[in-house]
Amino acid sequence: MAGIAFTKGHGTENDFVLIPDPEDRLTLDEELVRSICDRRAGIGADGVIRVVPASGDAVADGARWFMDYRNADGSLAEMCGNGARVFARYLVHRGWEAPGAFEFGTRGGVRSAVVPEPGTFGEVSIGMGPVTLGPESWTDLAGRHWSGRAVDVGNPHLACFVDGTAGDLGELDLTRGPVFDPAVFPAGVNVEIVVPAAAGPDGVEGVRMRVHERGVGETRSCGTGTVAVAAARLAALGRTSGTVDVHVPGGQVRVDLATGDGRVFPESVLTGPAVLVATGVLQF
Ligand SMILES: N[C@@H](CCC[C@H](N)C(=O)O)C(=O)O
Repeated sequence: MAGIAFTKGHGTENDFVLIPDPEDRLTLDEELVRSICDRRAGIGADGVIRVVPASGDAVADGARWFMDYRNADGSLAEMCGNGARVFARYLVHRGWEAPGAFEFGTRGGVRSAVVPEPGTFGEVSIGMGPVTLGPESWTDLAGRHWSGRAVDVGNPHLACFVDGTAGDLGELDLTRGPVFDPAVFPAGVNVEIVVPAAAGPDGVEGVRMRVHERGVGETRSCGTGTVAVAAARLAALGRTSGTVDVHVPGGQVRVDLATGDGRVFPESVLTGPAVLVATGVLQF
């Protein structure tokens, strides 16, 4: 395949190669995705997002575009929160959506975006849909055994809270993937290790996390992971709604969770930066 236009972007340093495909002509196989994401022999990214017109039920639900997201290893995922912000920013940058609020399709269902005017550096918000807390579970990661809470944000997460400092978190070796309970996570899992962080000047709850992503490895941020961690944190505090600032190695995002029943938060909003870095042409 030759001459495929792309844009590189990131959200809190979780980085993506966006491939516009407005006529829905391209087939992205696993090998091509892996080649694109290769940090030495390719462009380098945590994932690839094909930008393609929405179809079927998503159109009926108001979506004009579909986020065809793939992990760096070529696997499909239901949802990508940081990717969604970058995708939404890109649609406005191209003039394919007007600034403001719009809907778009994902494998996890239709999601909403609010994007500022092009050329501004304001943050992007994504309506991330419902968040459902699951059972307690465990993982073996970085040479330790961790307990955590399963959380479904459209994709699967295990949020593991520990007493520790940013320094303790920084010392973990996340180069190897987690061992986990396949009965709880039959399709694999994204694992977050979380420590407390100081509340912000506005009094908002803070946490700090690192993540090992399914299909990628350690990344500098995971948007769905930040939503999972915020939901698990509020639930552990006995709260049924609230706002959490989540610090990740690549920056900071804010998560707002609407009032639920203690197990399901019916709606969540992820707000953070979304940056378009470069455009070019793939020569694979
Ligand atoms: N980085 C993403 C999550 C991407 C998908 C994940 N690796 C999975 O397989 O579920 C995010 O920002 O949410």
